[in-house]
Amino acid sequence: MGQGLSGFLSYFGGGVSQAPSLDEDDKDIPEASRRYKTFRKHPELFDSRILDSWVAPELVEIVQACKAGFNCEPREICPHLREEVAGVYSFPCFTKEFISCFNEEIASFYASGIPARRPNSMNNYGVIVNEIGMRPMITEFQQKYIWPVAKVLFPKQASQFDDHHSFIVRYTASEDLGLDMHTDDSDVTFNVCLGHEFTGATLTFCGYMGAPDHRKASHVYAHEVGRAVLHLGSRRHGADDIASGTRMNLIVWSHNKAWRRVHRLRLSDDYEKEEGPPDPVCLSYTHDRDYLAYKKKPVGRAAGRNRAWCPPPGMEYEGFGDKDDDKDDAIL
Ligand SMILES: O=C(O)CCC(=O)C(=O)O
Ligand SMILES: [Fe+2]
Repeated sequence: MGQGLSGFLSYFGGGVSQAPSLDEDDKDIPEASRRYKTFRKHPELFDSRILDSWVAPELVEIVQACKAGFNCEPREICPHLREEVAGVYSFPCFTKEFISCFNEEIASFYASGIPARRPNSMNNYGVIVNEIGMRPMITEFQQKYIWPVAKVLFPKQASQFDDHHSFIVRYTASEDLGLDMHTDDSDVTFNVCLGHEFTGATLTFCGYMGAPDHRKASHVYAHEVGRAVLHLGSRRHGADDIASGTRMNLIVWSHNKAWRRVHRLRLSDDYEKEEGPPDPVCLSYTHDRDYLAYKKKPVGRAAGRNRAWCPPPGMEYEGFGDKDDDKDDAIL
């Protein structure tokens, strides 16, 4: 062992050696961005500026309070910042003006027919917005709005942000329904809902990667249009199936290169034994060795359990029993 988790903690990519770095996925492929230029509807989305009229006044207040030196007690920062559960925070983020501009732009990108790489292997309809030319605008938003807040809430992981991987996800009843449990290849994840109308499609949180309660349920967050949620990338989470309508979210994975160089969890030293059997809602079909001991194979899910690694050998809870991965007809 002794292998860093970077390869397989992310659901992104196919396996250890395929997990992309930001350098690969965003910067070196300007093709979609170059081709999309003539289709742009809102050129201001491709500038390195954030218009005041885009940002919810509540977020401006939160940022001011964070800069004024309040500590990480959300109540002391500002009433607009809500602690959903320890380590998961939400706040009003974008105005209707931004949302309608952004959504029109994404619709225009889809209509252009320009091929886009998908943000991850489990998402067939998202778009990496950095690749279509929005990186400068997102960088500005990250530095001016996400970072000051994240730095107060997650001082170590957000001591600096020097890169980001930014993308949209989209779910509808006839396309992708949701997203399997996973952790993000980010230090801090920002996730804002940009519409449209939908029911279901909540976001379920479990514990931190490698902690004894990694696969214990901790919170169900109901997305609201315009509201953002902020959490560490190492927090296990998954998007519950949408029941009706369409949900689209913009997600920014912020990276702190210095922090991750030193602190990335290593299987051999930092991982702790699980405290007990997982809560079924926290199970990941893609990543968990014992998934089929508790749940049936999800309907319509392509095979793809060859990366199942959790819990790592030696870290299993009492009573753990590996099930045959090929068996689809398990209990529950
Ligand atoms: O759909 C969501 O709200 C979360 C998606 C997500 O966790 C991801 O794309 O990493
Ligand atoms: Fe995620």
